[in-house]
Amino acid sequence: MSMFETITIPQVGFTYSLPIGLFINNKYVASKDGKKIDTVNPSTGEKITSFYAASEEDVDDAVKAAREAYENVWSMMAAEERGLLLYKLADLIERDKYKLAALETLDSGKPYHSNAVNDLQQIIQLTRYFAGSADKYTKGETIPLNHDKYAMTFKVPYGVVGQVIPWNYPLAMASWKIQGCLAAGNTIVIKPAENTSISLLYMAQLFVEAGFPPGVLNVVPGLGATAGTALAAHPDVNKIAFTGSTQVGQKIMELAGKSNLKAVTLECGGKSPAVVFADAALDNAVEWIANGIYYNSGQNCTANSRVYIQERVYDEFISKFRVFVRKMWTFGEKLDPFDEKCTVGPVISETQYLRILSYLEHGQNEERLKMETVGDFQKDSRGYFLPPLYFLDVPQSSKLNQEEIFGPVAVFSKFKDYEEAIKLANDTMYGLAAAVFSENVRTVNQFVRDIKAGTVWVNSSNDEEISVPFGGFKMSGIGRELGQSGVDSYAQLKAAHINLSNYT
Ligand SMILES: NC(=O)C1=CN([C@@H]2O[C@H](COP(=O)(O)OP(=O)(O)OC[C@H]3O[C@@H](n4cnc5c(N)ncnc54)[C@H](O)[C@@H]3O)[C@@H](O)[C@H]2O)C=CC1
Ligand code: BAL
Repeated sequence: MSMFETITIPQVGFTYSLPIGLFINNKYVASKDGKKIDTVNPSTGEKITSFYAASEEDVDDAVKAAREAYENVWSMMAAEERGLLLYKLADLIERDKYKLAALETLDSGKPYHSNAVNDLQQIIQLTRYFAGSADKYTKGETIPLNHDKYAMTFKVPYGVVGQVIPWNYPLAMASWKIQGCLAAGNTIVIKPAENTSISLLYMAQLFVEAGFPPGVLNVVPGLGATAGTALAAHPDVNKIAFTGSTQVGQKIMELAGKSNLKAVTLECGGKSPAVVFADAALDNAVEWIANGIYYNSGQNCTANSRVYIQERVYDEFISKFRVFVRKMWTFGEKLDPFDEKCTVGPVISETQYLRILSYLEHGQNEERLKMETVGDFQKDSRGYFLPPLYFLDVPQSSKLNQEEIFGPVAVFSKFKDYEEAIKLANDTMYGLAAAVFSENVRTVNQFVRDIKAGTVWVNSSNDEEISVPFGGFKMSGIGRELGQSGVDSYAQLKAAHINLSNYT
């Protein structure tokens, strides 16, 4: 039974021997019950291939492999050596950058030239960043207690870490978690999303080539309710990290608590505001905000999906926005995310496509809101293409201003003054990110202080930096990724009390 299937992507001329098995102990294996999942090309609706789906028993095998590797190999290795393996991995990802990016486009629909290649660039950069942290993050403190007694603190790995990944940035979200976690000295069992598993299965081979010992990284593709639940509930997993919907984040936390009180990092949903004051550089605001909602077809947890514009520049902003979006945000000429001109690819799946359409119908028919599109709906295509869209003059109470749509849909509303703007901006259950546009230093300074969000961009939006911590307030999550936090999140503090005196 072969664990590889040959596939070709004619648009880029790449042929792959694509692994379709679970990746455990550096080998691809079939699932115990033989069940498979089909994966579909979102730009055509056609099946690409099917891969084995992990059962609870398979997840248990993977956890055993990770435990064995942690106790006997990985935790014995010098931090510098772990760093060197990550540097090697970065070189291999760089070598295969275009092949990995093309696989990502095929399976997720993200535009190859304007998006997937960027994801790979970020992954290479963060792999080197975390490689460099491996032998630095461990530094602790010495705390003198009296002349013959002191204490020391150490940062130590958790042990075996479970990770559950979404489909909007399949390799990037996996890499945000894997690389920092390995640098911190843990071993991993990771579950990619069921609709975008093949790029991570393919990339797993690079870990073998780089020299990572068996069991250090294990990949268990499968359904959330089966493999994801098994991982979150596993009694021998010491930490679980998750990116995805708030609803599933809540379930993960419950399972973690009920099983073994494993540590939890959650990166969940968002409904991030962008606030445009009348004194903003409007052309810049328009460009950043369009990018912040239409990049990756709006499938970003930090997408600036709520846009509040000060009333005296509202009409001017909207007319500039319309012109700019028409120029920059397009399907291209072929309804193919490999087309060089494509900046708007399909959304991930039929489920998400229908979910977004239901919001559009609700906004227009139930709430009688005005919707505009830039470009046309593609009724003749079997792919899940949606043009850039926006709703005008949306009241704060609208479902469109409160719920995460996760599609290329902006929601525009007006405000009078700073007090109203900050009240509206903070008025959701989420607190992932926010953007503010103003030329007044006092306004932006006040906004940075008042906004309840883990990230705030001033005169920009959605411009992530891998050296800056990322994570949410309120129901957007718990914990931080990227930056030094991307390693620290995977370490716990140990304190040793050292008594050098001869008495008790
Ligand atoms: N924060 C983010 O980056 C993301 C947010 N979302 C939000 O979630 C909405 C729905 O998308 P879904 O694909 O349904 O997201 P989801 O939260 O169900 O999926 C994310 C990951 O969680 C896993 N999962 C699902 N149920 C699970 C369970 N019971 N236990 C453990 N793992 C489980 C999935 O298999 C996948 O790997 C989107 O419209 C969007 O609003 C979705 C993906 C990413
Ligand atoms: N831009 C990566 C974070 C996210 O959207 O999930």
